[in-house]
Amino acid sequence: MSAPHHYADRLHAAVRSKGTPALVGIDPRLKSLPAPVLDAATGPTELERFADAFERFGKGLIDAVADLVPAVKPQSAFFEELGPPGVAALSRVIAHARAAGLIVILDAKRGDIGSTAEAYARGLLGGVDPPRPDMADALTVNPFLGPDTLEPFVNVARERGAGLYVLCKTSNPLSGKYQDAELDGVSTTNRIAAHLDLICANSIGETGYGFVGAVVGATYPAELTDLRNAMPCVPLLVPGYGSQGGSAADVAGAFDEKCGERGGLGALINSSRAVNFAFSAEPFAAEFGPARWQEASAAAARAMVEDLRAIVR
Ligand SMILES: O=c1ccn([C@@H]2O[C@H](COP(=O)(O)O)[C@@H](O)[C@H]2O)c(=O)[nH]1
Repeated sequence: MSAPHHYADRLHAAVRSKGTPALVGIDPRLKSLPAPVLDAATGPTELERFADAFERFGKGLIDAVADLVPAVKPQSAFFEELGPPGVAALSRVIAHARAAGLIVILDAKRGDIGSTAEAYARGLLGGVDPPRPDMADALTVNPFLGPDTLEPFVNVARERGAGLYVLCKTSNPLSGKYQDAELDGVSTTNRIAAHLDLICANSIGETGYGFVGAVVGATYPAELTDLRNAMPCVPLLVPGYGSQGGSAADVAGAFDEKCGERGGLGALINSSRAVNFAFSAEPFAAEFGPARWQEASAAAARAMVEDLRAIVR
């Protein structure tokens, strides 16, 4: 069997082909779904009907943005909230995105002691031959349990040609309470960054990046720039743009000059609510509304791509 194609190379081919580092999150919040999606949903129980609505919404969103962006990031929490029908819906949404040629980053923030972490990694990233169509291309990972717990994720990702994004500096307001805490003069964030840089140095693909990335919030632009410089071969996943207040200027430091061409390599910038529910917020609500929610999401994704075009090198 030939070696699986390196995640960062697949990702960067997709970024180059779409000409943008914009990443659309798939966050189906029940209370925010467009009425036509809820009305069309069916199922023998309430949970199954909601799961059907999530699946219709997720697939509809993918269809709306597939030509515009290289990747999508389903948020597992919203699907898991519905129990087994939600998890089954998530599988079908992932398969739909992959069939549409998109890179799929599953935001599930898994982490556990090594032997258990391996089961998470195999279940969500592979280890099955041939790979299932609902397997994500990359997974978010929580490193709180320590460096040894990252190992199984890295091993499975390497086997499968998949990627990882390890939480490093998260976008939430109190992330610094734990992540800025220093031990021997080094913050938790910087300790994680040093470890990821080391892993990446041994796993670089043709585009100059490793397959193990870091999550760094757009809401901390100075740290984002510092972390980009501290981990030059680590691909970044940057949430916090849009609804959380991060701007294009705030994420400019996430890209490096190594590949200096239009499209912006080295980072993906995520937006979820602002694209998902564009039909219900200005400037798109007045033009589209719930009946044309997919057009509203496509317009919001296009606006994001344009916004980022000003800063990607
Ligand atoms: O530090 C982090 C890590 C993950 N997220 C996730 O990204 C999206 C952001 O959604 P928006 O609607 O664009 O705010 C969401 O799924 C979060 O769980 C994050 O925001 N920050």
